[in-house]
This record gives sequence, C-alpha cells and structure tokens, in this order.
Amino acid sequence: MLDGLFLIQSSPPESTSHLHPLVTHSHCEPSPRVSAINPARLGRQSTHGRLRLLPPSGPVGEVTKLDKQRHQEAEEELKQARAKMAVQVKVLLLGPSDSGKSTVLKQMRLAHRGPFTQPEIESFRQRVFENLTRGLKYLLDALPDMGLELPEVYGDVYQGPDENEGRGMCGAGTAEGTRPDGIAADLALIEHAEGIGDGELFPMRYYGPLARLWAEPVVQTAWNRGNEVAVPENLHYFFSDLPRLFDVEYVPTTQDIVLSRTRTIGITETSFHRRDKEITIVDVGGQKSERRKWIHCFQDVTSILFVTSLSGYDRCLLEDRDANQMKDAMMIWESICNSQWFKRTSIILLLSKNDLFQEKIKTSDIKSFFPDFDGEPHSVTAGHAYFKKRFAWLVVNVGRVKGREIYIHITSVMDPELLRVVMAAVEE
Ligand SMILES: Nc1nc2c(ncn2[C@@H]2O[C@H](COP(=O)(O)OP(=O)(O)OP(=O)(O)O)[C@@H](O)[C@H]2O)c(=O)[nH]1
Ligand SMILES: [Mg+2]
Repeated sequence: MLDGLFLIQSSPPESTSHLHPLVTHSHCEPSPRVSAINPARLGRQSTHGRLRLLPPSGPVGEVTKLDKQRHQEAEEELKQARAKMAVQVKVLLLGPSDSGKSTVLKQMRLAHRGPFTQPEIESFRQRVFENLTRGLKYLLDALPDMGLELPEVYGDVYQGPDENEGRGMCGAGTAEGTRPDGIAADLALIEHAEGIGDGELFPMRYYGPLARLWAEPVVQTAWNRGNEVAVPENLHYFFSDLPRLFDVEYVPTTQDIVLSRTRTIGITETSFHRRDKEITIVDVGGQKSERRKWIHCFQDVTSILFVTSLSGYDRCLLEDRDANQMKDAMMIWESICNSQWFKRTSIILLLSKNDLFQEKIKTSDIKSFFPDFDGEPHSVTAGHAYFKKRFAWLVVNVGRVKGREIYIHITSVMDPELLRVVMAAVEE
C-alpha cells in the first residue's frame, strides 16, 4: 500500500538512541552536531555504530591522571554538545510532490534572510522561462491521453499576438516568432525548447508560439481539465502575462518567484538564525521515487510541517495518473503521524493552496472524488471542514506521548498567516 514509503515503517534505533549525537551519521546530510563531536576524544571509539570504551591508560583497575583528564574532557564536550542541541531546531517539511513544501521554504527564506540576491533572482528568471516551455510541452504531450488532438492549422491564427506585441511593444528586439509559420513549426520549437543562460533574454522566437499554442481552444480545453493529468497549476498565471515576461527589462517579482515550480530531487537543508536559535529546515522531494530517501532525515526532528494541497482533491499524481493526490497525501500523513519515529515530535498539517481550492470548488464537486462528502457541493467552508476532519481521523492517539499535539491550518502561499503558522511551529 505504501508504495515508495516502506522505509518509514521501520522503527527508530531505540536501543542506541542515547548514542545518536555521538555516533550516527545521516547518509545524506551529516548534522553539524554529529560532526562537531569526535568520539575518540571522548575516550570512546565507534565500531559499527556501537560505542566501545578505550582501555584505561594504566594497569587494569587503576584510574590514572590521564583517565581523569579524558573523563573531564568528555564531560565538557558532552555539556557543550547538549547546550548546542538545546538551541538547534530541526524542522522537516514532508508531503507529496507539488504540495508546496519548497514554496514554504522560499517564504521562510524571504522572511529570515531578506530579499533574494541577484544570482537567486537570475536563476528564478531562467526557471520562469522553463516553466513556460516545459509546462506547455507537458500539456501538449498529455493531449492524446485526454482524447484531444490539435488541429493541423490554427483556427484563429493571427488573432493572438502579432508583431506589435511582446518585446516589439517595448521597443526592443524584433517580432521574430510571430510570423505565420503554422502550428507544426510552433510545436517543433516547443518540443525542442532549451533553457536560457545567464543574462540571456527570453528568446523572442518563443513568444508567438507560446502565445498561439496557449490560446488554441484545444489547449485551453486541456488546461481546464489539467487535474486529470497533473498539469502545473500556475501555468495560467505565467501565460496570462507573456508581454511582461518577454520584456527586456523583465525581473521576476516575488510573486513570480514563489509561484514558479522546481521539483525537488534529494534533500536540502537551509539554516536560519532566529532569537538565539539555529533553525534548520529540511526539504525533501515528494514524488514517490523520492520518498524512500526521507528516512535519512528522521533523526532529531523538532517539528514536522506536513504540507498537502487542498486543490489536490480532484488531481492525479504526476507520477501516477491513477492515484488521487489528496488520497495519496492522506496515506503518507497517516504513516508519518503514527510512526514510532515521531511519537514525541509535534506535527503541523498545512492544507495549502487555498486560493486555488476556492476557485476550483466552484466547478469541481468534492463528492465526485470523495463519495462520503455530504456537505454543500460548492461550499468552501464545508470543504475545509471535511478535509480537516478526514486528516484528523487518520491520527491514532494510542501510544502517543502526552502533550504531543497535531495542528491543522489552512493556508495559501500569499497569505501572511502561512508564515505565522510556520514560525509558531519552529519556535515551539
Ligand atoms: N497558487 C498557489 N500555488 C502554490 C501554492 N503553494 C505552492 N504553490 C505552487 O505549487 C507548485 C509546487 O510547489 P512546490 O513548493 O514546488 O511543491 P513541493 O511540495 O516542493 O514539490 P516537490 O519538490 O516535487 O516535492 C509551485 O509552482 C508553487 O508555486 C499556493 O498556496 N497557491
Ligand atoms: Mg520541492
């Protein structure tokens, strides 16, 4: 049942838990507190993950001056290590792919380190271009699976952008790309689109094809059925603003940055300092193939921020079109909340993308995907209540350490409340 998540079921190494700060090493991210301590200097050596006392320096049974000195040094290092751990907070972002984990991290990055730097902004600018070309290509490739087919010629060929639009409008570049080449040439360009390099403007030859293909009625139909094939949800945001993006002066806004999409592969750690605490946020990839790596971050977690998208209730997974995003999230949530690893860890559930949820519920009935939903079909409040209840039900309270709570919040990326909730989690 837990495809890709089997490792989570394994128990934490309880028998050696008191030794963790001394001897364990995460496969991917050795924690700073691990590398800060040298077991040998503590008068111990690590053998296959177990500690062995060093032999006394004098005759057997006699405690020499050197032994006492070693002991004192070890005590001192342990004291320092404990003090350091007290001010270190490790927050683990978990949840399915596309739920908004890295977006939460971007928001935290903004709040704690100030505006994005020039190189970061440049990298996001390149990412926005890729979001356009790859997002459209993904949608076009999915057409046959949706039983849709593009016409051989555009229906309304030149009612889209012409040479007076795009960069031409801004007085720079040429109108290249807005020529009436026909649909086949446009498709070929998008099919083989490459990224742009540092400082390279969005190539104008893409402007027309992107705008024309996006406006094509078949593509619009596919976009409106994007939930069936997991089309990136913010494509519309970028496509509705092409002239601004192709402007020679274009610099991504904060909104462009948080709404752009980059799938996380592997595990990333980002640290911030806040009120004498060192906060490390661990972000993981949520796709099924990534989930088996999660276990490498399970040690010494202070809080878990479990992110799942409210708008996923009618969407499939990118990696599995037969699976429902929300049901998949519930399955992972259940195993995380009831895992032995996190008996003492506070867990916060962020039901994200509320902005998209509020829009989609107007036309997409929850009952079609969750037959036991008996609230008003297009009521945002009924939808919220239903999903909160469903997630809460999945948490088994038996065996839970007293006082360990699970919190549920509804958020969206542009909502300042998101940061407040996240900070509360971190500062607990
Ligand atoms: N409109 C809207 N978009 C959001 C919101 N939260 C996240 N997104 C977008 O959803 C997409 C996926 O978000 P990510 O943060 O990359 O998702 P993830 O959980 O890190 O995904 P993986 O790295 O694959 O595990 C991005 O384009 C985000 O901008 C939200 O509240 N509203
Ligand atoms: Mg991510």
